[in-house]
Amino acid sequence: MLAESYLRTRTRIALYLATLFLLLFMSVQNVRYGLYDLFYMSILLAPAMLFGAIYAWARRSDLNAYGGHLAVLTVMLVVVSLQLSGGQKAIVHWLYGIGLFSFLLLPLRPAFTFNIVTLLISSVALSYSDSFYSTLRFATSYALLVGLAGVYAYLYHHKSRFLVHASIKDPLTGAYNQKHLEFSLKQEISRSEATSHPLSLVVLEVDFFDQQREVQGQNFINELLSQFGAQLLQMTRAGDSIYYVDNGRFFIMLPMTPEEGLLVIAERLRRSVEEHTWPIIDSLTVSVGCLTRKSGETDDQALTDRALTALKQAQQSGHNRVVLSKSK
Ligand SMILES: Nc1nc2c(ncn2[C@@H]2O[C@H](COP(=O)(O)OP(=O)(O)OP(=O)(O)O)[C@@H](O)[C@H]2O)c(=O)[nH]1
Repeated sequence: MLAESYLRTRTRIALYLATLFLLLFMSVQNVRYGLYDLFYMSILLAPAMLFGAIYAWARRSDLNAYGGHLAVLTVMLVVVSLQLSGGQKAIVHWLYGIGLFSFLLLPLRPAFTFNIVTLLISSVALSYSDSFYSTLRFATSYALLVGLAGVYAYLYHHKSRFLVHASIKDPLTGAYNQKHLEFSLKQEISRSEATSHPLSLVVLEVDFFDQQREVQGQNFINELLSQFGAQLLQMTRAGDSIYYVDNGRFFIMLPMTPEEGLLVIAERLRRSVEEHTWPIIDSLTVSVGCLTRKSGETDDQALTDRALTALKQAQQSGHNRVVLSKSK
C-alpha cells in the first residue's frame, strides 16, 4: 500500500508539473503570436496545476482523497468549455487530455462520472461554435478514447485490489497474515492512543497442534485450519480482525473492547472451540492469552510479547484456559 501511494503521488505530481510547464511555454508562444485569449487561459490554468501538485503531495498518505483533484479538473473543464463556446475550436483537443487526466487523478467511479459530465458540457459548448457533424465527431472520438482509458483503469483497479488482497490474506484460514498483523497493530495502537478508546488483543493457539499434525497428517491440519478460521470469523463482530501466524496460532485484534468485554469474548471463543464437533478428532481445545492495552503502551512488539507470555501461562497451567495479562 505504501508503494502504491508513493507511485500514485509521484505520477500525479509529475503530471501536474509537466502540464504547468507546457502551459507556461504555451503562454509565451501565444503572446508571440498575438493569441491573447489562449494566453489568458494558460495563465489562468497554471496556478490550478500548482495547486494540484501541492494537493497531491499534502494528501499523499490518503489515496482516497480526491476533492482537490476534482476541483482542478472542474476548473480546466469550465475554462476550456468557455473558450470553446466562444469560438476557439482548436482548443477541443485539450478535452482529450482532461479526460485521460481524470483516470489518473480520481478514483474509478468519480472519473467515469466526470467524463460523462465533460462529454455533455463540452458537446453543448462546441455546438455553439461548430457544426452538428463536427460536434458529433468530437463526441464519438472522445467517448471512444476515454472509454478505452476507462476500461484500462478498471482492469488496473481490480488487478491491484486483488494483489493487495492476496498479499495480506492467509489463503488457508481466510484470516489476515502475520505481515498485516504488524501493520494493523501499529495503526490500531496509534488510533487507540489518540482517541483513548480501549484496544484488546487475543492470542489463541490450538492445543497440541504439532502432535495433531504428526498423528493426523498435513491434509487433516489444512482442513482443520480452514474450518477453524471460518469459526473464528463467524464468532467475532465487525471491526474485529483475525490473523493467522503459524503452527495453529491466531491473533485477534479487538478495537473498542474494554477488559470486561475482552474476558467475555475470550472465554466464549475458548468454550465454542471446546464444544464444537471437529472432523475426525471430534474434540479440540485452545489456550488463550489476552490483554487490554493500557494508556501510553505504544510499542506493538512489547504488546505482542505480553499477550504471548499470557498464552504461555495458559499452556503451562494445563491448556484449555484463558489467561488475562495485567500490565504492571
Ligand atoms: N470485540 C468484541 N467484543 C465482544 C464480542 N462479543 C462480546 N464482546 C464484548 O463483550 C461484551 C458483552 O458482550 P455480550 O455478552 O454479547 O453482551 P451484549 O449486551 O450483547 O453486548 P453488546 O454487543 O455490547 O450489545 C460486549 O460489550 C463486548 O465488549 C465480539 O465478538 N467482539
